Amino acid sequence: MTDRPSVLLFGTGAVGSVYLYLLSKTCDTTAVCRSNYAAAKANGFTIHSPQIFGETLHFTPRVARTCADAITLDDGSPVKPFDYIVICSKVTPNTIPALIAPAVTPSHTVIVLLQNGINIEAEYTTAFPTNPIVSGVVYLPVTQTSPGVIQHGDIERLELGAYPSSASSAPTKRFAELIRAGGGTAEVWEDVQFKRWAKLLVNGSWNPICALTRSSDVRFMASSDGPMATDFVFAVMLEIVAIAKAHGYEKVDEKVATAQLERFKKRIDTSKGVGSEPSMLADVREGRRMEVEAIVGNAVRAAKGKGVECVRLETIYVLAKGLDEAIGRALKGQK
Ligand SMILES: NC(=O)C1=CN([C@@H]2O[C@H](COP(=O)(O)OP(=O)(O)OC[C@H]3O[C@@H](n4cnc5c(N)ncnc54)[C@H](OP(=O)(O)O)[C@@H]3O)[C@@H](O)[C@H]2O)C=CC1
Ligand SMILES: CC(C)(CO)C(=O)C(=O)O
Repeated sequence: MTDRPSVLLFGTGAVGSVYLYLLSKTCDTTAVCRSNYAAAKANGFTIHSPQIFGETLHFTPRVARTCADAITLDDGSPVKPFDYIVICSKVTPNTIPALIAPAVTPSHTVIVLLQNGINIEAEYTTAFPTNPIVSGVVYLPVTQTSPGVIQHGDIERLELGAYPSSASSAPTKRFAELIRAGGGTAEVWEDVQFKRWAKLLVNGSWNPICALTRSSDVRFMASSDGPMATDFVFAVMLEIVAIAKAHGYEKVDEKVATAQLERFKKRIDTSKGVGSEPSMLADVREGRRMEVEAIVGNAVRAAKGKGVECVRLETIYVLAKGLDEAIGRALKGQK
């Protein structure tokens, strides 16, 4: 046993591997893995981050199949209570609290959500009313190219805040320090939901559009004669602006949407036409379920709750939901 903070990472895929790598510099780390369990157990993780952290980075956390397995050492003795459980799986509503419960110590373990989407936190406060919840907004284009091997692109930014925003910010600040000590950036915000809406401008538009069209961002922009495809993405972003405003996030405005779109337009010049593939496109290509509800469905429901019209986003939701259901059937061997 050591005095280093102990961190359990649930969902050690593309995003999770990078954050666990940063945390491994100062913390005792355990990775909960599913399809990449054997590879991670045998070889640890390798991260290729030529533009940000370095070319070939290798680390070997303790590896477990489930949170229930993670609370016991190989000799059968119990681990010390986890100080942090960091959740980096895809958002699958109403499933994860039960899976992490064996590793959560009431009033102690800080639960950190590093996931996309909006309105994803409430189920954790319901399941763990005495545990601090930290909500995180992740800018980190990453893909797991083979089990335990992660390719990272051109940006790394983490925006953190307590959930609800009225809760103490002390656990968030301590977690941010650990990320910074590992070489990452971590900003602490009084109301991180503003940042979640700003990020949703990207994920609510690009992720399903790229997934539905099987196209990278740059390839989608190039797919129409003239700017029609890019203009469509921006129109979806503006619908999300209207929803955010209706919920009191006035600062999520057209200027923020323009800045988010510009980052993608810049890739037209720098990516040699290939572009970047959002995580939802990676899911479709691999035949995995998509985060339709957390990213698109919750936004549409937030619009309906305030009577905001969002015809494009609603269309995208219905189509992406249909595709996700088809993926679900295919996984069960059905048509
Ligand atoms: N990839 C990206 O560029 C970015 C992603 N995000 C967000 O970050 C979050 C994580 O995305 P990403 O890293 O791409 O996703 P990945 O699919 O790469 O990783 C998620 C991991 O969670 C594992 N997992 C899921 N359920 C379980 C379970 N029950 N037990 C154990 N392991 C489990 C998956 O295992 P298995 O392989 O078996 O499915 C997988 O290894 C999402 O919310 C995403 O939207 C945010 C910014 C950028
Ligand atoms: C668009 C991107 C890469 C931004 O970090 C992302 O959030 C995702 O792929 O889900």
